[in-house]
Amino acid sequence: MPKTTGQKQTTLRFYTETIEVSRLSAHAFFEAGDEKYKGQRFFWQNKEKTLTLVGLGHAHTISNNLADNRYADINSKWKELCNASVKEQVDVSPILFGGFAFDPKNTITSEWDNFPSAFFVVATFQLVIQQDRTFVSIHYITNEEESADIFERLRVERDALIHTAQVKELQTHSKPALVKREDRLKEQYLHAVEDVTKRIREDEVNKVVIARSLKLMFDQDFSPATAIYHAAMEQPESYLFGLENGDQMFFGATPERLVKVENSKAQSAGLAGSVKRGKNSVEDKALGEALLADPKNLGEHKYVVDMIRKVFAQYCKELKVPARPKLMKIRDIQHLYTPIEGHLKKDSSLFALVQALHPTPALGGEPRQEAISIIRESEQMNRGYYAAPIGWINTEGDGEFAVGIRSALIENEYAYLYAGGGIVAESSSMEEFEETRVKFRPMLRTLGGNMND
Ligand SMILES: C=C(O[C@@H]1C=C(C(=O)O)C=C[C@H]1O)C(=O)O
Ligand SMILES: [Mg+2]
Repeated sequence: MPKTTGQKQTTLRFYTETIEVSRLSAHAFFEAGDEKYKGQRFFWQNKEKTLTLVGLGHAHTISNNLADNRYADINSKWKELCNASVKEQVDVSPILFGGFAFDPKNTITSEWDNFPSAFFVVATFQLVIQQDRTFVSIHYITNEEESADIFERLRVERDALIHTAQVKELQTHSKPALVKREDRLKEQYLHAVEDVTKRIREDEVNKVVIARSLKLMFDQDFSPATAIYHAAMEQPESYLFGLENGDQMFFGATPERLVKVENSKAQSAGLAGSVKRGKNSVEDKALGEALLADPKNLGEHKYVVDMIRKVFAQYCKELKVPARPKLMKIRDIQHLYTPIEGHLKKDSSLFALVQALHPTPALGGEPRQEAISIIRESEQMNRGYYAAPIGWINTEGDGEFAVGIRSALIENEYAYLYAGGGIVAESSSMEEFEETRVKFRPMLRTLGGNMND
């Protein structure tokens, strides 16, 4: 894409080079970036563990603070960058990784102030582990003439990072000790749930998801590599993600897919309705069966499936939507789950689906706009990237976004955790509070928070 800056005629160019390496721990590769790339890394692993991505350094960032046009803006800038690609033999597609704020119109000052409404990066060094093969790519994006020197320097650095990762592979990760825990705006939360329940009973809206937050303080800085490592150990059945932004990292172990696109096949899922796991298999089964038949939880779930079905009907053909939900059982909790799939229509795309789907009534509510306004006014906090799309897209337009729940923002010796639940007419504030306690567990266990509460 030719561009004019000042008097100088410059052209954006996107150079890539990929090598295959024998085997490398993704966690160790992330940690190898501690010295030089802290604050500029990402981590992703899908639920099935068939794809792992790590990015070190920013070859390029694409971000915006738009409220209305943020998805299309990222999409068009990514396409522009893809068009600037100087293709040699591209065996691994460059990846754009990032996320969106839950509600760009929320203006409450918070721990999220440095996160733009949309924030995406192309890594300088990109690790991809797929089908038991491990690739490391160098990305070099410039307006200047290609510099063989710079590329050679990047190769030397890549080899050093790989070496450091091999050395670090068996390193243990001890956690700092928790020294303080604060339930933020707890009264506000309980009041919001009661108020929203009343408004739903009065037919103002059908469903609204209300969330709350915890703040933890540790005796030392919590290292991002340690946090991701422990999340992986504690939550093997979930997506794992981490997105650094300076001194902060948003990370989590979420079970919820927003949307995946692969060769025009689009997949989403309704995930809403929750109960804890049982203490033994008999109790666990009984809880699961009760959940499958519980009108309150089936109601929460149905709003989500109906909305995703509607979006898919618009953007896809050949829809597959099961008639009733199944159970998704993860370590601390069981959910009602309905997978939904379709075939993308010609003019639709991953970002178009992300935009149309976010937030589903699993995180926002029904109707959407009313629910978002109620969330903004009654939670009185800023969700930041919690409950919002986080994921990746490649140069072919394939990619996947998860919903950033069961998540935390860590910043030096602090961690901010978030959890919420779908409020419907049958909700009670104490039961919803309990549900959020269960949903905090994955991150509390990962970070070493007090589990007795
Ligand atoms: C909002 C959260 O979870 C969502 C709400 C659920 C519910 O209310 O039953 C279940 C799964 C998620 O879609 C969260 O984990 O913070
Ligand atoms: Mg619920």
